[in-house]
Amino acid sequence: MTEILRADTLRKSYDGFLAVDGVSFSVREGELKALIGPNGAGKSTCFNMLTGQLKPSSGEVFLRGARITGKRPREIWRLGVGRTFQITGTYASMSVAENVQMALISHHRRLFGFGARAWKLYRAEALDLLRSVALDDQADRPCSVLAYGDLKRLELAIALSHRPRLLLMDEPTAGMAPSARIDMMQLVADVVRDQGLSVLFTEHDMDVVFAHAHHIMVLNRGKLIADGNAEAVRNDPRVQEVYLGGGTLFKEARDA
Ligand SMILES: Nc1ncnc2c1ncn2[C@@H]1O[C@H](COP(=O)(O)OP(=O)(O)OP(=O)(O)O)[C@@H](O)[C@H]1O
Repeated sequence: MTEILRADTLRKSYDGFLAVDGVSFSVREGELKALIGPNGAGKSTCFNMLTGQLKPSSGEVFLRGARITGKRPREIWRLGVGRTFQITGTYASMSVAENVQMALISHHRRLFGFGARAWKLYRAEALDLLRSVALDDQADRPCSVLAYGDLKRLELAIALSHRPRLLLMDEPTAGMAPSARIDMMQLVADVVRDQGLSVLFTEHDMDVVFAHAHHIMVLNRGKLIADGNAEAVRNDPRVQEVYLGGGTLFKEARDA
């Protein structure tokens, strides 16, 4: 598989405190990869350096071989790197389809007025995207009445409307019931398979991670201590030591 993203010896220091300490890894095309680690391990700092929200203290980021270190978030987004956040950001007063249409209009950079015509734009494309996240049956409902899990699906559809080649997902299942979490991640895995994009995600629910990630990276105190498949990571003594206090984390984990 071809490499889409490469981080090379990334470091980030906050007033002398090294939050990310020489981290190198790559994400391949069509890969669903998890970045896990205890609170404060440096996951968000890493993500923020990949998407341009934070400038690395040193190190480089490459997208399809081209250096993107220090580029602005919007430039990196335009190059095909999308992101979803823990807190969903949708327009409550608009319908589900209109939310996706807004994103499509922004993606295609169309100027529009808030007349009736605007909502005809990209309706079919929006419905296709909603179908890909199994939300097309709710297309005309206002966002304000959606269940939380459906809002997360909508957020995924909105992120996909920008046609990312790499999507960074910040705890995609946060706030969901355990059964809904597995379903949500299955959906992400289906999208990765069907659309051939790459997803790098952070997640605290180890069942979700071990059930779906093709590869898993473990950060601890700013250092990458493991990067491999589920079995290799689960059996890694350094990983087990990090998660010792919460030993049940791995109890129900299973191979992807
Ligand atoms: N703006 C900042 N200024 C100073 N220290 C920071 C800043 N942002 C993060 N840190 C520190 O850097 C370390 C890594 O934080 P980061 O948020 O990247 O970890 P994380 O793995 O994403 O944690 P969590 O799982 O809790 O979200 C932590 O010790 C945190 O307190």
